[in-house]
Amino acid sequence: MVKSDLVLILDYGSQYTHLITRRIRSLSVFSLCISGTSSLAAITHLNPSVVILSGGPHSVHTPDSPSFPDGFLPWARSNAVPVLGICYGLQLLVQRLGGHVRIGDKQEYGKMEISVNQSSALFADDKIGKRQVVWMSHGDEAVTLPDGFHVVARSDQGAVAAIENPSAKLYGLQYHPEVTHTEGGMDTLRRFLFDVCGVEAGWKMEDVMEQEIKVINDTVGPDEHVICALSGGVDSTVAATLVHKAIGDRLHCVFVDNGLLRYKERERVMETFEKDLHLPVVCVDAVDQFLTKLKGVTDPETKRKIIGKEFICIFDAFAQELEEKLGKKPSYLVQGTLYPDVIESCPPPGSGRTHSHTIKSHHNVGGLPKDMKLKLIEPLKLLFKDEVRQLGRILDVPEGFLKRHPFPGPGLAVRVLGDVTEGNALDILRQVDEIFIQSIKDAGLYDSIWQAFAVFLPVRSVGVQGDQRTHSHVVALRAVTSQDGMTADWYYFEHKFLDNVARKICNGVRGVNRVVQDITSKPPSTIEWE
Ligand SMILES: Nc1ncnc2c1ncn2[C@@H]1O[C@H](COP(=O)(O)OP(=O)(O)OP(=O)(O)O)[C@@H](O)[C@H]1O
Ligand SMILES: O=c1[nH]c(=O)c2[nH+]cn([C@@H]3O[C@H](COP(=O)(O)O)[C@@H](O)[C@H]3O)c2[nH]1
Ligand SMILES: NC(=O)CC[C@H](N)C(=O)O
Ligand SMILES: [Mg+2]
Repeated sequence: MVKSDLVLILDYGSQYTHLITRRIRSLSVFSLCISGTSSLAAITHLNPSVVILSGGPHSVHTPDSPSFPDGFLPWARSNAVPVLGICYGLQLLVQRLGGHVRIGDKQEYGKMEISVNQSSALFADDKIGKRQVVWMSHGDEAVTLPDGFHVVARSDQGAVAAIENPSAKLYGLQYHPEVTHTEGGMDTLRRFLFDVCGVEAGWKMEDVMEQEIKVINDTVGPDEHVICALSGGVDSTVAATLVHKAIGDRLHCVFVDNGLLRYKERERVMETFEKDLHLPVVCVDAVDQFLTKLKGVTDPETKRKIIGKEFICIFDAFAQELEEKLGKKPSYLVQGTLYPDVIESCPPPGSGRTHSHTIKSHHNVGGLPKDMKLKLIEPLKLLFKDEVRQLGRILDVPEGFLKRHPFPGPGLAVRVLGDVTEGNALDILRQVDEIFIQSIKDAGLYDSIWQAFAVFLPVRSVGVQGDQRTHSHVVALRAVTSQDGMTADWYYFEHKFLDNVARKICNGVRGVNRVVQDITSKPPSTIEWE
């Protein structure tokens, strides 16, 4: 385990569970999230110093609503492990300890004011004072508390907002301290962790690096060879640099041109790898292979699965080639998979999200074939993007790489809606995207945007160009701000900028006569269109 106390989150499916993890890590304390119905053995094996029960969409009254295992609370008590329940987590604690939770007369969604009791360690010396604005999202309420508990905050509607039983080290917050709209949320979490639980803050990226290098060396051993799927993006570049530091020339990187890359991307990526990173990389031309398999396919999830499978076929073939050269077949594959990829994709056991929905299968997680032979090494699997960028800086990865906007492995296939092989959609999209991105760079906006790209829509509209009637394509521009890709807001360009870009696109790209902008946030949309 990384050098720091572990705060373990038991996840009951709240949309905000990942935020709890992020907030705690930002306090230099290591935090992980596992399924809220994990076995007692799985929980105790991790040896957490603190356990937090997340919120969730369920109601404690319904049969089969998820809960922690029998024996969890006695274990926590006898090991002096503090437990904090948030929202559904509070309701679970109350119900399992013999209190009563009922369907509330009034629901509380969004901003609410609460009055807190500052003699509680959760709110002691709070600068905000007795009245606090918090973010609520619940319909049930605790009405009778279990023995030993008392109320330490109430909402203006009179509902229980915070409870504690200090001698048993049990705490509960009905609101969400992890969301930024809760003004004192971070302070309450900080006091809970450091003052109430006495947690040590010692989780640093340097430790993560050392820890991961050790894990890689232990896994790979002294003479096995390893393949790394390198995309030119932030994640795989940092992953490759880390593994290269651990095992040196036994790492063999492969960059796949799947025909779904952006304008001149192959040339640009290969050149920068050689010039700036000094990593040995082989480029595999698999354009025909991917596009043949994608012909006629329109369903987004099917596209993603096909792409995931083709990637693995190529990595297998590359391993075979290396066997002929080295006399030994690499048995491991490094991928730059991140925590959000795992959270949003088909949830593998232990990843936590067993009580929430699969949004889309990221090609490198849910899209992987079941019978793949290469074993995975994913050193960034527990990190968020900003943490990966931090790790990259420690590893001296050039800033230019670290600042690149994310680009999904399925590439333009999830940005050409419908059949990607139809007409010259891919070519049109490449030209439009290049104009958009170059304009953003020229305007000095690239670093303030999380991700920007163009989308090819499978519709035609009527235009008039050079006095001629055209019946051509519509493209959409999307630019978003985000911290980790889990939630996002659309970026506000000045009208003049948009006007310029639209003009450049229609003048410069044959086959396009209309440009629209995507102004939806995530949720309700996602960042990519498929
Ligand atoms: N064209 C490619 N060639 C080889 N591997 C790829 C390619 N595209 C994606 N991958 C693999 O899939 C993983 C996930 O892709 P993803 O786009 O999430 O990460 P990334 O490209 O490394 O970083 P970023 O999110 O910044 O683009 C990559 O880390 C890499 O291992
Ligand atoms: O490597 C990847 N493989 C994928 O299959 C994939 N799908 C989405 N993304 C990227 O993830 C972030 C969130 O995207 P969505 O809001 O579209 O789910 C955004 O940054 C997306 O670009 C992917 N990255
Ligand atoms: N956000 C939550 O955890 C909600 C818990 C429960 N479903 C309620 O409505 O009260
Ligand atoms: Mg990428």
